[in-house]
Amino acid sequence: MTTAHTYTQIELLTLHGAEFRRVSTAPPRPSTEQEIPIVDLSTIDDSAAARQAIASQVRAAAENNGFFYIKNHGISSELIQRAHASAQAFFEQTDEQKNLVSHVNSAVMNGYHGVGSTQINKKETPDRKETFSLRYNPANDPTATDPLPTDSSYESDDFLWTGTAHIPDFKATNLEFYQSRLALARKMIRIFALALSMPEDYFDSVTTRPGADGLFVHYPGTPETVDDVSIDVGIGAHTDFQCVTILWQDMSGGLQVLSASDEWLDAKPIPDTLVVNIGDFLQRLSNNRFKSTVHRVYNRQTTSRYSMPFFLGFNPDSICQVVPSCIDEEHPALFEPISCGQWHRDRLALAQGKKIDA
Ligand SMILES: O=C(O)CCC(=O)C(=O)O
Ligand SMILES: [Fe+2]
Repeated sequence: MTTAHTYTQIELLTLHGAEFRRVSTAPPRPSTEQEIPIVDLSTIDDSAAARQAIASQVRAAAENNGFFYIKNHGISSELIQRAHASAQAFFEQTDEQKNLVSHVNSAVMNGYHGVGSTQINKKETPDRKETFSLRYNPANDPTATDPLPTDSSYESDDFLWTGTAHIPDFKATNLEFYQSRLALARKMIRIFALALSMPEDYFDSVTTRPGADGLFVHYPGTPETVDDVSIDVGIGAHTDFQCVTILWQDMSGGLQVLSASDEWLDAKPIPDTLVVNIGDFLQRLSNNRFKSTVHRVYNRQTTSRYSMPFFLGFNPDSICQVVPSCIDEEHPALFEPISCGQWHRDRLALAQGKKIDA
């Protein structure tokens, strides 16, 4: 039996104006293992051949729905539990306490954003979530080996730690978790280089001082009295800006992914896995071969949902261009070289409703 699909459209913000995507009106359905596969990273530190085998699975996922799970990723469940507990302890505070680390103290959006203060999709409701963000700071990256660019000025994140000093181990746990995710993200970008048929160190020089953001996110529960139609989005339909996102989600569910066949799929929580997806910048560098996939979150339960995304971009001062292996006579480069930092700043400003001079 075939089911007749009906479709609607969603509107997305891009630096070149609004973009429309066709979407099935069917409710989200569970994804199959082919649609959002699980990639086992247990051999990632072994031989080059083992990494090539991982890369070929990543390539298939990246060219299909742009989302996959990773297991045996090397971040201990004990550390993840401590980070989750830290996030909970932070969000359970009063608004006054949370605003001790308000993002208004920061020029680079470090710190706390309250519920409804962002609206990633301007055609949907404000996002019913609150976040704590930690941006890249060389002081938190002891493994970096290259000298800092002389003209770089990074904002201190001291205010984040003084404003949370009363939460036991908040700073130590946050930094330990950030560093372990940064290390994993650097390993994953090497896998992506292989998946693009390039040497595995191809992106190493542009990930020495990367735009790397570690977030804690809390989606408050939805009151039982709210009907399904008027429910606010947790985070509206969007694509991620940077290269690779690595996400931990709790067992609540609610993350939905727009498939290559224009249907909403549930990216259901799978214990001991992280979710990986591709952002717009990597799609651009891959000449649209790898998919930066639209996704959104609804928290339809009465209790809280927590997630912890990590966004990896390239060094802000690097100029990146379409990867040579993605260009041939039939596929000329679709995009000009661009500064990663400028790209990220423009996309963030656009999401905040500011006007961009293209
Ligand atoms: O909370 C989640 O599961 C996803 C969050 C997300 O898509 C984002 O912060 O970009
Ligand atoms: Fe996202």
